[in-house]
Parts: sequence; structure tokens; C-alpha cells
Amino acid sequence: MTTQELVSQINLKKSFLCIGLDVDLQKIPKHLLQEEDPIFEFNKAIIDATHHLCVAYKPNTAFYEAYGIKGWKSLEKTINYLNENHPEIFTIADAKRGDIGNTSTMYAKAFFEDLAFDSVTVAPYMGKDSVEPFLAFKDKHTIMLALTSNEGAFDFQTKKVENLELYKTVLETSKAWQNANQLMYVVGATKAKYFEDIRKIIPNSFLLVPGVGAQGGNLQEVCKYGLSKNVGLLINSSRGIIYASKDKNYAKKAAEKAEELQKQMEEILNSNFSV
Ligand SMILES: O=c1ccn([C@@H]2O[C@H](COP(=O)(O)O)[C@@H](O)[C@H]2O)c(=O)[nH]1
Repeated sequence: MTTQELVSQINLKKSFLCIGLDVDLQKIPKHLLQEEDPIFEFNKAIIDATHHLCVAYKPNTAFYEAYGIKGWKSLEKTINYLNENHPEIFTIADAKRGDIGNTSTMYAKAFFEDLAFDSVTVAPYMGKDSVEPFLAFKDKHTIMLALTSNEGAFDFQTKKVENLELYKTVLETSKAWQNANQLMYVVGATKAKYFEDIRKIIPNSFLLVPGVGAQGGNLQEVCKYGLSKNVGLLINSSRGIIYASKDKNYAKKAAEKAEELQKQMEEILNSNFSV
């Protein structure tokens, strides 16, 4: 999917919501455990109930890898279901990969070709030659960790190296990489006060913003400086939406939570982008 197609979907749905499909068998309704593939059945019900409210889904691969081959099969069925039924929706494999060049190419093939995701999250620590193999895939997006939502972000990312915070170096340096227009960045919603500085470096890049909901981040605070002229934000909520209820009506309850966020986004879009 191209960035322009993503922006069109945002404008159409009045939503820049990304729903995280982080499926934990301990947390899903018990009756699903009798199904042959409880993870896929859970995801399918959530997708069917929420696809009109969001523009992206983000399965975090850890929640699938934890269940071995069965979990990977559930991930494959989920991405195939999305691509077959909702090709307009942007898909993110939250896998946080990155390695020496030839290995990164194999990671990119796994997520862009075998599983056909639109994007994958990548750690920048190994530098340019570990990220550019992902950027070589046309119309695919590489979402690089910049300033993460967790407390540990302050261990390295905000530390100054040669007088510049490391996350700023990541943003500045990566702007010059081959196919940098296919880069997006992860910035945590819990780091709202950093968005003003971040937008000075990358005014128009898309930011994937986890941390709203269960981690306490605030949508309005993120949008104050995070919005760009193309909206430029994908706000993720996982637990806050998909585990709204443990009863049989879990998908309906998830849709209600998603709609709460979508309505707030509609209001923000109407007040920031009115003609
Ligand atoms: O900085 C980061 C990067 C990734 N994540 C991931 O996003 C979701 C958040 O889930 P919630 O349940 O909405 O808290 C999860 O997959 C994280 O691994 C992040 O939280 N922060």
C-alpha cells in the first residue's frame, strides 16, 4: 500500500486508529479455546466488528511466536484474512527485526513476501545496512523504533551522543537513507512532550504511536504536536480494545472501545483540517 492510499483511508474513515492484535490465550473468552484455532477465531471476530473504525491492524509477532508453529499459522491466517477481505487496511507486523544486510533481507522476505504485510517494525541499533534491505521493497514500509513508550527509553534513546539525543540522531541520520520516503517511526504516546521536537526533524513522516490506553498515553496530547499536514499518525491501542470484555460479546465491546477512539479522532480531524 502506498502512503497516499493510507492517507485516503484516514480521510474516508475519519480515523487514524490502529488496532493491536496481541492475542493472549489466557485473556480471550474461554469458549474460544474449544475452536481448532482460537487465536484466528478471536482475530476474525475482532476484525469483522472493528474494520470500519480503524485504518490499520498490528499483530505483535511475539504473541504468535510464543505458541510455536500453531501461533505462526494463526498469524498467517490473520494476515491472509485481512488481505483477502480488507485490502484497503494497512497491516503492520510488529516484529522489531534488523540484522546484518543479508539476514535483514530474509526478514524482509518473511514479512513482505511470504506473509504479505504492508510494513514491519525494525530496530535501528545496527544502522543503515541493517535497515536498507527492508527499504528495498517497493510500496512496503519500514517502521523504525525512534522513541519508545516504555520507561527503558530513557536508558539510551534520550541520552546525548556528540551533543544530540540518540533518538534525534536516528531520525536525522535515517532521512538520508535510500528510499527514506518508505520510512515511518515508532514514537510512544507516553512521550507526548517530545512530539514538537520530533516534528521539527521529520515534519511529514508517519508515526506509529503505541501507548494509548493500557499504558496511559493521551490521544489529544499526542495530536497537539504530532499531527502533520497528511495527518501522519497511526495511534495504536491493543489491550484497551481487544480485551474490553471476556464474555461472548467481546467483539461488540471491542468495537465500542474502538468507536470511542475513532470519534475522538474524527473531532480532532474536523478541527485541524477543516476547509
Ligand atoms: O514503544 C513501543 C513499541 C511497541 N509497542 C507495542 O505496541 C503494543 C501496545 O499494546 P497496548 O496493549 O496498547 O499497551 C504492544 O504490542 C507493544 O509491544 C509499545 O507498546 N511501545
